[in-house]
Amino acid sequence: MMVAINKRVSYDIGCMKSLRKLPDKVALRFLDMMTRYMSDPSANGLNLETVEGAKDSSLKSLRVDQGYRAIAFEVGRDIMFVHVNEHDKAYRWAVNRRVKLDPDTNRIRVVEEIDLTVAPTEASTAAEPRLFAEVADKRLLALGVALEELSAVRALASIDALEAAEEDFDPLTYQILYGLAAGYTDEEVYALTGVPEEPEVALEKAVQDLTFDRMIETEESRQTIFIPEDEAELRRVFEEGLEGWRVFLHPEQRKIAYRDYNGPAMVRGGAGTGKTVVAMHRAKHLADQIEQDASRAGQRVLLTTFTTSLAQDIEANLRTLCPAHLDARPPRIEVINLDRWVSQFLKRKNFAREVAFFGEARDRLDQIWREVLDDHELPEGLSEPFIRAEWTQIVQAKGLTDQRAYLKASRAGRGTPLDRRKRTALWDVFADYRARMISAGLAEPDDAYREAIEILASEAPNLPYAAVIVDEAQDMGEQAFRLIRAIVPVTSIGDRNSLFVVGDAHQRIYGRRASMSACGINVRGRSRRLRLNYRTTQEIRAWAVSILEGVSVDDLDDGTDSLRGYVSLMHGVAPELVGCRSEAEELEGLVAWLRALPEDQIRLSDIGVLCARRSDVARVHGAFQTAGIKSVVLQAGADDRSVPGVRITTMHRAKGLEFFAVAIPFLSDAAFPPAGALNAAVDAADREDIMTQYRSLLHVAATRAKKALRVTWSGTPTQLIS
Ligand SMILES: Nc1ncnc2c1ncn2[C@@H]1O[C@H](COP(=O)(O)OP(=O)(O)OP(=O)(O)O)[C@@H](O)[C@H]1O
Repeated sequence: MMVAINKRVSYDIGCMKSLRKLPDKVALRFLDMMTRYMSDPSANGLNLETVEGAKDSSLKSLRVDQGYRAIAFEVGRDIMFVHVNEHDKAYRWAVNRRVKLDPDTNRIRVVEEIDLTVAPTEASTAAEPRLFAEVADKRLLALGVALEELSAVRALASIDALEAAEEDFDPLTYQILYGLAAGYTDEEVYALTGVPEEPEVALEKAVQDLTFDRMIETEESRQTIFIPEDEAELRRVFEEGLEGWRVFLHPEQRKIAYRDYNGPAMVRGGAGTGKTVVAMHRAKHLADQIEQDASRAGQRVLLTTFTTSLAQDIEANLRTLCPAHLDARPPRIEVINLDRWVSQFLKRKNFAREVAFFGEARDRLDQIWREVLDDHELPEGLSEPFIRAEWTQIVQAKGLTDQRAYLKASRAGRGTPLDRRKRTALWDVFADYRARMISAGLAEPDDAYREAIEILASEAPNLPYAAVIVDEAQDMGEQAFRLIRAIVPVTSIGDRNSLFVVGDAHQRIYGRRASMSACGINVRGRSRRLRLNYRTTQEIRAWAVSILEGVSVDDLDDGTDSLRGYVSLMHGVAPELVGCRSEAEELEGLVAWLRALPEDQIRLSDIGVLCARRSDVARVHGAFQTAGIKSVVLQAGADDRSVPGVRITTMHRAKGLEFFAVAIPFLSDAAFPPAGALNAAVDAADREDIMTQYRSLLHVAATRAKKALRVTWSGTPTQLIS
């Protein structure tokens, strides 16, 4: 039958996978047919034919070329491609497959119907152990395994057999089985799959929605089905193999990103759970809304981060997700780290002082501090580092500009108590420092933020921003949150979709902390948590989580967070933990480890060596040069993976990156946390904070590894891992 009218064409994940195994010529020919159909269906009709003997009469075949056929499911206004293969193989594949609407899991599934009268006999006669012998059918079905697949599930002997059969199972069934084989609880399996735990609820809703054209649009179906928006997207995804996070979101991710919120929303989740992915889709969704509404022309979404490198990565990724929003004039999405945004904004407003983010201006501030501290008699028992920390963590962080406010301020979290007399004396020091800083033409970042907030109080309505999306929120301080709120203030028409904040306090590594509600950002009832780690193997994830054991972590607001239900969908080898006799031996071992990694499977640029200090980075670099191993020391800025060489960088810089294999050397008790960091502690509470910060830093470093992690030390290991 020739399909000429404009049908909605979609692609099941199995179709995309099968295409990848075919010669490029065939895949391109298929893409060509599909894009031509999409651009002009009446001129480029699709000739779908019945598949003789297929159990599912809605399965059709399409001639791609002489030797290849595509299999599609056709119903109503929909055509969904499910498989492409050589002629005979395609037909064989199709004969026992069924496309079914599954109200229990709220999705469309492609399952192979196995003849139940044959398979159990085979299973029961086999002597070898069965992987799921202990799991009752009822439990498998409740979790979402398709009934048609039960006998195939029963026949599985080992986890290797399961992995080998991945493509024979419906993707959801595979995920469930994988989770069970990994020992996950039912709750964890539900987190993994996004299947609702309460099937009755799904059922009620589904009964009215039980048509293909509705069911295909559920967040659950969209986890495995790609519905291109336009020809350009179809081309981008197929030509560059860009599916993954751009197309197949976890149902939770899609639910969070593609909806409206009646106020600020927040997304938390452990490392690698796709928070940045969700932030990018959110930006796309909001920019789509702007594009579709002529009255909103000129509006834009600000997507902001703490570090410059993450902003650069996000911009590069958005270029592959929704390039038109970035290229529009003016752009509908702007990506920039918050410090830079503030600098540019203040420059336009002719702010006269230089903002000391780092470098020479910071040195001049240090010099001013030294002069001020020399000129004042300091209250007894308070050290110079303590006074500077008090300035940064209390006065500047909270934006206190007069003595009265400082005398009243809460100092929760600071260990050493200060009575009124001491506070009064300290304020003299602070006031003097501020005066000298101003007359030197300098400002600290917190001053710049405060200045910007003041200007925004009257100017915000003139700015083009319709919404702000914040990534890495755990590293933003109070002034940053106040600024973000000031960019999109609550207006007379409300606070809809204004703010979307993404972060994970387990990964806080810059010592800043703020409660969003204290800064006018109320996310109550609009806070979500992601739990499936897409990046790291289960083994590495578990080790990385163990570093944080016993640490209490906030939820970026006034509550606490946890990593409950945080799971991975990949297995691998356990992290290698290696004690050495000396650092020289550690370096030798590192070189040997690198040389032993399978060169044909791992590119050097996909290996990271992460160190606590810059001096260690230099040492590793030297050792690699001597050994003749090509390496690149990563500084600020994006990591261009087309440049070959093992990446060596600091743990701080590694945030936002990911590698196939990661090595973390120099984790001896004496070296980690570095003595310099601990010596700077002003009291016991501060020391505790520094220890927690280094735990988080190590957690961040470990969670950069996708498949392999090697941790080494010489002598006694750091107490953070023992
Ligand atoms: N739905 C998805 N499908 C495939 N891959 C995904 C999906 N979501 C996320 N990923 C991948 O998982 C990895 C981690 O995602 P992302 O960086 O967004 O996580 P994150 O929570 O921001 O991590 P971190 O907190 O460690 O920075 C990336 O490689 C991303 O492409």
